[in-house]
Amino acid sequence: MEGQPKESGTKKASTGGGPPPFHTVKPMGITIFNRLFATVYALAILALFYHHTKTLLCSPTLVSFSMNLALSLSDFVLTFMWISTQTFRMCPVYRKQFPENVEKVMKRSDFPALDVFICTADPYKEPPIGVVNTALSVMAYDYPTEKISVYVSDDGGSALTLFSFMEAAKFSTHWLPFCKKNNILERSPEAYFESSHPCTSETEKIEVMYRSMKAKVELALEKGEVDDQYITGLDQQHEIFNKWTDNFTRQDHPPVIQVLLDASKDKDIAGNLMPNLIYVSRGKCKALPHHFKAGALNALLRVSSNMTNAPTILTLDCDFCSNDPQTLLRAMCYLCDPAIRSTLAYVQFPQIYRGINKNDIYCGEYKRLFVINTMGMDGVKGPNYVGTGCFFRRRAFFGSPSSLISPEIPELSPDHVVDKPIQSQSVLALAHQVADCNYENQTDWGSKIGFRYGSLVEDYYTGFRLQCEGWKGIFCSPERPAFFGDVPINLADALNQQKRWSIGLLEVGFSNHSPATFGVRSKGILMGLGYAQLAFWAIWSIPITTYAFLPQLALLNRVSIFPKVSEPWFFLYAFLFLGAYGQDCLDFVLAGGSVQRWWNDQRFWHIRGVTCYLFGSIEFFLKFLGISASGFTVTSKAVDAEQRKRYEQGIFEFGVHSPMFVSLTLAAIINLISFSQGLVEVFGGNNLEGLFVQMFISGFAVVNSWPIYEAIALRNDNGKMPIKTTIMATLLAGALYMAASFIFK
Ligand SMILES: O=c1ccn([C@@H]2O[C@H](COP(=O)(O)OP(=O)(O)O[C@H]3O[C@H](CO)[C@@H](O)[C@H](O)[C@H]3O)[C@@H](O)[C@H]2O)c(=O)[nH]1
Ligand SMILES: [Mn+2]
Repeated sequence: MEGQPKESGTKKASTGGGPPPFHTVKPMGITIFNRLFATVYALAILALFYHHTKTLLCSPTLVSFSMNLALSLSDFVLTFMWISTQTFRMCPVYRKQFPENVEKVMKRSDFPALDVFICTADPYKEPPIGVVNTALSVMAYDYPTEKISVYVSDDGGSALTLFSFMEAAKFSTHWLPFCKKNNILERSPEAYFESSHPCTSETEKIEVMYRSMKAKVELALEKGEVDDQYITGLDQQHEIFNKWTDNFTRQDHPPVIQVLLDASKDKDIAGNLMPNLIYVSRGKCKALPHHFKAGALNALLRVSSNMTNAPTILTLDCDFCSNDPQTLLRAMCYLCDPAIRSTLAYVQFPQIYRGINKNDIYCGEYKRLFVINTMGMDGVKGPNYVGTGCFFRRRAFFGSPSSLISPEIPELSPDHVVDKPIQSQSVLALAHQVADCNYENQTDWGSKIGFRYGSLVEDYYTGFRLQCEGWKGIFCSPERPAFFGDVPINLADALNQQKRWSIGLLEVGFSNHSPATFGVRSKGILMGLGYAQLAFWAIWSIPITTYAFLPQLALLNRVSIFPKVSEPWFFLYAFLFLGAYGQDCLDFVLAGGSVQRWWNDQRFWHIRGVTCYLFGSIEFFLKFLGISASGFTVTSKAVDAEQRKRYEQGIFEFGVHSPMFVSLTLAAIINLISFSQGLVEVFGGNNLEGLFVQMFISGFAVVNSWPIYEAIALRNDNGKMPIKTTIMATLLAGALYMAASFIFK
């Protein structure tokens, strides 16, 4: 089944007459500098802790002891984060692929088949026309079409999504030949018609077709139901809608599986075979956990094993469209390389987003998470899996490279040979059985087989567990982005997304499979620490919150907590701060970012520290103690025009009250008051030498908080700070102020 070149794909570009290479890898030049700097910085940290210990032991009062303790604890967290960051800096690598060589070495008929999994969960938050675009963009890959099968998982259990895909199936018979004939690069119709394209009668015709399909889909969504009049053309498929009985709810319904295109017989208008397109809404029942996206992906793993069982799987979120038809061949550069194949679990492409504003105010680019860290891990033992844009070997979901774990029924095994048509009675019956809600009861799914359960970040956790079993990953970041996704363009959405991630990551951090213990044991210290940094991401909130309040409250009471400018220890602080900031900026710029974006990135890091990281940690502990439970709240991809406009102008969007905005505003107010009071005293002639560091920290925070002051006092639009939030934050600031003056007296 899996085609293999006889001999190919050396790691380095081959010299002389050997077969042409599939890929090359090269270390980044910055590595040496990184290692030297790490040595110097480590010595500075040691000195800092010597200083902390001394000050702690010499604290004259309980108050100063507690303060020094809080600062030491914060710096301890920062140190842990710094140490774990070294994983990403020790040996980052660049890779290059040569997809053209795959075609030279392998026959097209030997190319391995691909199953694509696209997840969607809510037709209103994730408009079906977007999901349709995602599917069309990969159905049109430059690859033998009949070898591609697209499975759409609908966790929203919505007839509207099914209807949209019925329409998409018809449209695709025109779209695929159009793309291939004209060699188009943007194979998501929406992106294509938005970009500049030639205006021939053919393009116009297909655009009209696309627009009318889109209109039909949007009309159905608006009405909230699928009009009978639209389905009449689809007689043989009409019946499926009868599954939506009165008892059918999103949380409780039988599985719905419908083959919309069949690669063995459906043809496009030019007479070529189409890919398979299969709609799957797995069964759900209220009494059993469904494990969110991981559960959906496992249902697709089973349904697809039995229907097509392709050796390669691509996972995609519903808002990630292909931007390059060569991507699949590019992934094959690794997946078909016999030299690395046996232990290669996945090839991860970066998450890159469309529509980020000029200076990226919400740090939606995630440069560190999706590019810098990933390139770093790639040089060690492979990047983490980020949930979308990732090509897997199916085999990786069934035990370690050396020992296959067989699933309960042979049809689900990665080595099962499919010999029946996908629409045959027995195949469909089994598909329904394995997609039902109680199928996983008492099985290894989610623990030893498939995507792993137990964390809201199933991607991170699954990739981590696979690597612990001995599998490797590869990071593939071509110049032309392979996929484009959507990013939250609203502050509350961005923070809620990260709060969910924080909770999910802590779930792994505090589990039996924590990267800090289990991870270090099975993957070595570097990989273990790299994963641990992500897992304990949320504890950034400890130093950030401490530094956002403690020095300021002390300043207000004229209590000095840092060394004076004239003391040598001052230079240590200055070095630690400038060194960390400077290197961070360098990493960012080397990864292709602008200084402006870096500035916003560091601002957003502070914002996260007092909002989503803080609230995420709190929610995690409540969940840990069994007091409350948090689920997977899907990020909305539907966009309000007015909000988009403000986003494009680079204006922060508050608008609705949220506890996270209260803590953020509280920090902004406290910093403004303490900084202003400090300034008044400086101008009044008081000597504040001992308070310089505190003045600097609050001044820095004030500069960073500018958009918040604007939102409180200077704006009039719907995105300004809600008055309720401002009042609550002001009251809390007053209370904090009084408490501090009481303590410091
Ligand atoms: O019960 C659920 C919830 C979500 N999803 C799908 O999961 C995907 C990601 O959801 P989204 O709301 O977009 O979350 P994000 O935080 O933006 O996603 C990031 O974080 C997730 C959790 O770590 C990863 O799964 C994603 O791949 C990654 O892009 C979407 O396609 C959803 O349709 C489901 O299928 N079922
Ligand atoms: Mn998303």
